[in-house]
Amino acid sequence: MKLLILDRDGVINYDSDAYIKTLEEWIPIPGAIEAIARLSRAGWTIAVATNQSGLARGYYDLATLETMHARLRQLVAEQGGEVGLIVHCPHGPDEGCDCRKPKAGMLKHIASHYAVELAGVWFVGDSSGDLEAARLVDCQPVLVKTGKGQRTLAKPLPAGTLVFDDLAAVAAQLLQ
Ligand SMILES: O=P(O)(O)OC[C@@H](O)[C@H]1O[C@@H](OP(=O)(O)O)[C@@H](O)[C@@H](O)[C@@H]1O
Ligand SMILES: [Mg+2]
Ligand SMILES: [Zn+2]
Repeated sequence: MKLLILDRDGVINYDSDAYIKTLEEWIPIPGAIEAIARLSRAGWTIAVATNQSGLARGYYDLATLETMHARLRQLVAEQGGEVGLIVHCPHGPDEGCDCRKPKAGMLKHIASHYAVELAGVWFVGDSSGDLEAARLVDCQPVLVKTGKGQRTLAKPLPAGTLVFDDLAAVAAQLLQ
């Protein structure tokens, strides 16, 4: 199974230090929707693992989050593709959950959903926590320079991290 796991904010859509709190603030990064659709049409299963502590912080509710994910699914479907499982961590940083990145609970959830091993599966993120979560479960850590990627690049990266300009470049590499 060709499985690709994506972080959301800063990879699929623009991120904000003020969080993405409304559907109007959820704006796809140029090329990201097309990249997901191209990969999907080529037989890749695209899953998403996203921290959403804004829920615990009360910045937005689950219904609003779901409208963003419905929009993502709609935009990809309009290009003949499909988005697979989207997993989010609703907890705050102090709740000690097992799903918040840099922990790997969401990646494990995705693996069990599809009954696949995670070793070598590319996990594409923009933050250090994404890369750390990948390493914990032997995924291939992949950093994009969008979102917080440039800040992340300024710090030491986990060994073997692959770096791309954006999700479109990741897709181009995988579809070579
Ligand atoms: O990149 P993903 O995982 O899809 O989502 C990140 C968001 O949940 C938010 O995560 C927050 O981190 P804290 O949760 O406050 O540490 C901040 O980095 C926000 O800027 C960001 O929008
Ligand atoms: Mg992110
Ligand atoms: Zn959690």
